[in-house]
Amino acid sequence: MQFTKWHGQGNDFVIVNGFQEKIEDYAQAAVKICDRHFGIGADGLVIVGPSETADFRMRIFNSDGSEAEMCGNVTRCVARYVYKYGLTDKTKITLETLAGPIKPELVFENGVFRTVRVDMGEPRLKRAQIPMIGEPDVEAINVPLVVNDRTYNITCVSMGNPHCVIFVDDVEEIDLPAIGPLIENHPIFPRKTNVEFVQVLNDREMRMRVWERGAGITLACGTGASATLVAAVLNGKAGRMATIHLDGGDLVVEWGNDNHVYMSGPAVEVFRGEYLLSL
Ligand SMILES: N[C@@H](CCC[C@H](N)C(=O)O)C(=O)O
Repeated sequence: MQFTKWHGQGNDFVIVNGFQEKIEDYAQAAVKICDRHFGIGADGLVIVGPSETADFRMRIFNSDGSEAEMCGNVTRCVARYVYKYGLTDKTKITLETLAGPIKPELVFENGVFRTVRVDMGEPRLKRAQIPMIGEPDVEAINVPLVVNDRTYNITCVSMGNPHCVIFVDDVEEIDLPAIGPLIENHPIFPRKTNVEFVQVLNDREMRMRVWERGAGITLACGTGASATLVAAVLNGKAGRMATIHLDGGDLVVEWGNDNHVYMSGPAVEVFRGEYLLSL
């Protein structure tokens, strides 16, 4: 199977051309391919294929084999991938995802690629949309969640996939490998959740660390950064545009007056190769 390896601020993916390659069981393939010792190594497997409603259909499988509705960093990488490999000549495309249509745009300056700006769509705030147990039409903004006798004030946002954002004074002090999976798998989240711990530096800058559903700690998360900005605005902690500092680098997020979230950042190809599917 031919593949290319990409990352967005260190959140890394194996991208496969679904027009050409046939994989029988995506979930099983994701677990094997993403393994950092026995596979290629990645946070996720991405299949780019035909769509009846958009330019391409994008499917994302986490390293544990679960399928995610959306992924911000993948969206940027796929926009560059389809352009670079001649699958389209459009610099602005629509991608069909389980979270609905997502629109990334390649931004050039004097003919040189600069960044990818993604229209991430509208944030979803109601508990039924996250999804989260409780009153379906009620939002979860700064509400208490008890985990192991400790109370965390959480704000939940869906960017097509679920996020639980927790503002703390010092994000580096958080024992993410210990607390991340407990919140990810908390019974209040029937489809589990991604978990972001966030320290507000000023009204235009935040430091975020993420525990991803189905992947554990990753160096960056585009939907997580988007959810973080929305949560910060809802809690009166930041303006509608901010730079989010992640372990792997920065992403810039804006919550527009049209209620859409716009996320910008790099997309980098690392290598291409051939994977022996039968292994
Ligand atoms: N890293 C991604 C999100 C990937 C999916 C996530 N683990 C989930 O299961 O929802 C991003 O950049 O958004």
